[in-house]
Amino acid sequence: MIDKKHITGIILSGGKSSRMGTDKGFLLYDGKPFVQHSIEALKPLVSTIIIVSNNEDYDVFGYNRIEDIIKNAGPLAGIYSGLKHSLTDYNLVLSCDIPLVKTDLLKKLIDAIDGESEVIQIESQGKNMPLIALYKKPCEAVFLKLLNEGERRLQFAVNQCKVKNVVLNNEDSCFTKNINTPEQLNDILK
Ligand SMILES: Nc1nc2c(ncn2[C@@H]2O[C@H](COP(=O)(O)OP(=O)(O)OP(=O)(O)O)[C@@H](O)[C@H]2O)c(=O)[nH]1
Repeated sequence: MIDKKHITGIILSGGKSSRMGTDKGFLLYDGKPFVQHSIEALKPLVSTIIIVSNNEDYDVFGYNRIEDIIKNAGPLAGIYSGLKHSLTDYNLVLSCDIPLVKTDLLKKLIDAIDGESEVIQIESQGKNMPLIALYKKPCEAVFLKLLNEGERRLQFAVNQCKVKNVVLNNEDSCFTKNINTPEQLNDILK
């Protein structure tokens, strides 16, 4: 497996959280803020963690927080900002709203590195998950060009790169659960 000193963890904690009504990264699951679950899943695999958010409350976690270079442009712009600040060729990108995520799942992305793919994303129950994915640094230039053209769709941008999917079995799919609404939060707290 590639050495962790060559991998940066990038956590996206921006956006509006309009469906949840409150910043998702600070919601509690298993006694810890959601964003802490993303941090802990990444920690064993990366040399540094960057949190991309304009909310300075995230400074409490003690990691390098950077602001979006292009504001209010969604996760594609968040990833672009993270990649621009990254000093490594490989970058593990996670959203802050997947509190069941585990290190072993992310290891599968690293194991899939092949020297050719520019993006390696999880596919869970037939769904691409570009917010649980590994991005190579040169995607930064591709994404900036698209953002400057007004593009906002993350999956569209990913598809402009050489992309490979890591397909999860049904057992592992539960770890990718994305929590966007109060109902989805209640489901995992039951
Ligand atoms: N840095 C950054 N992260 C973002 C931005 N928009 C969304 N995200 C993050 O991307 C992930 C997926 O976000 P979404 O659920 O699609 O959007 P959201 O704005 O958080 O929530 P909704 O308003 O309910 O769609 C989450 O981790 C968000 O924190 C953004 O503009 N900048």
